Amino acid sequence: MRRSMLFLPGNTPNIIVNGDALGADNVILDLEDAVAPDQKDAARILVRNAVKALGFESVELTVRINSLDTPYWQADLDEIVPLRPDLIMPAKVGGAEDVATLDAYMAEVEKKHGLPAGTVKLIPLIETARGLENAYAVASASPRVAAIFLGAEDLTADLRCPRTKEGAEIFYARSRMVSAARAAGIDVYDTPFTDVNDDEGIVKDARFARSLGFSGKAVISPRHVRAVNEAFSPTQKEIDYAREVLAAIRQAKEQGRGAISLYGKMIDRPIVARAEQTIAMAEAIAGGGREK
Ligand SMILES: CC(C)(COP(=O)(O)OP(=O)(O)OC[C@H]1O[C@@H](n2cnc3c(N)ncnc32)[C@H](O)[C@@H]1OP(=O)(O)O)[C@@H](O)C(=O)NCCC(=O)NCCSC(=O)C[C@@](O)(CC(=O)O)C(=O)O
Ligand SMILES: [Mg+2]
Repeated sequence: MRRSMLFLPGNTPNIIVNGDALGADNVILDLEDAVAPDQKDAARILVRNAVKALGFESVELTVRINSLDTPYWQADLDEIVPLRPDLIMPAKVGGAEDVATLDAYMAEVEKKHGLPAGTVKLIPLIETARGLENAYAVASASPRVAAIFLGAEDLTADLRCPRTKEGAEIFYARSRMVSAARAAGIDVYDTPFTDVNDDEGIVKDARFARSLGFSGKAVISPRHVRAVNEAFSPTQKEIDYAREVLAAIRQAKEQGRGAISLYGKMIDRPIVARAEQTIAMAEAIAGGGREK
């Protein structure tokens, strides 16, 4: 269950210390763009010590590392992979060859620390025009890739277009990311909504992202966590309807039928699959469970 992913800037001890108590399903300790260049080493040491001291047991833990075109990414992996975060989020991934470079380096660090190859999973951040064009290649480049993630601030800068709340400029990118991830059989996460004071805007943006098929969404403020969790949780109405679909199709199967109608709407295999996903999500939320 990874509805919301809360960014915690890696060089802010006061923010990191409460990070796992703010209701997000996943926290992202950031060593990249939230950290100024002259703070990279300090942030890496702080994040390493924070993960060792705090453990972050009650949430899923992601660490965002600097991109391959910086001098920092190997030091980031050397310090962080041995701590076994659930996910490493490499910034500005451009293609399958970037995933191969990261995969090989991570396997070396894992071996050095007696960890099986592939222990720490990847969630590549796609936030450049080249990365977007290669989205499926990135998503399917290695079993280590657990999901992909859209970064619209960098992407729109690269596309040379304005970033707007309505998001028309990233409609193609969002759709491309969802289809690439689902074709690769993995999850996909939406870019954060960046106006911390717009309580209506976050609800609208999160609901729209879910309607496109995203698995969840990043947030840059604890004030956005509840809205994103709610947007990515099935409503009671959806749960009740899913239960009716499953009951109706069970009855139809006993009568040897595959397609039926419920309240006049056709019900067949894909609708049943969606109902099963709804129930599974509702049970995961009720259980408070998280894949570790
Ligand atoms: C935006 C702002 C400065 C506003 O601060 P403000 O202080 O004005 O906010 P307030 O609402 O007044 O804070 C109320 C209380 O919450 C506390 N509080 C604030 N933020 C908190 C937080 N994140 N976690 C826990 N606690 C928090 C705060 O300390 C205060 O606590 P207290 O004083 O005790 O009341 C702040 O939120 C912030 O820094 N956010 C994280 C920014 C970040 O990580 N950016 C990088 C990731 S995106 C990116 O890189 C783009 C991307 O890569 C896409 C992608 O990758 O996704 C791409 O290319 O698209
Ligand atoms: Mg970015």
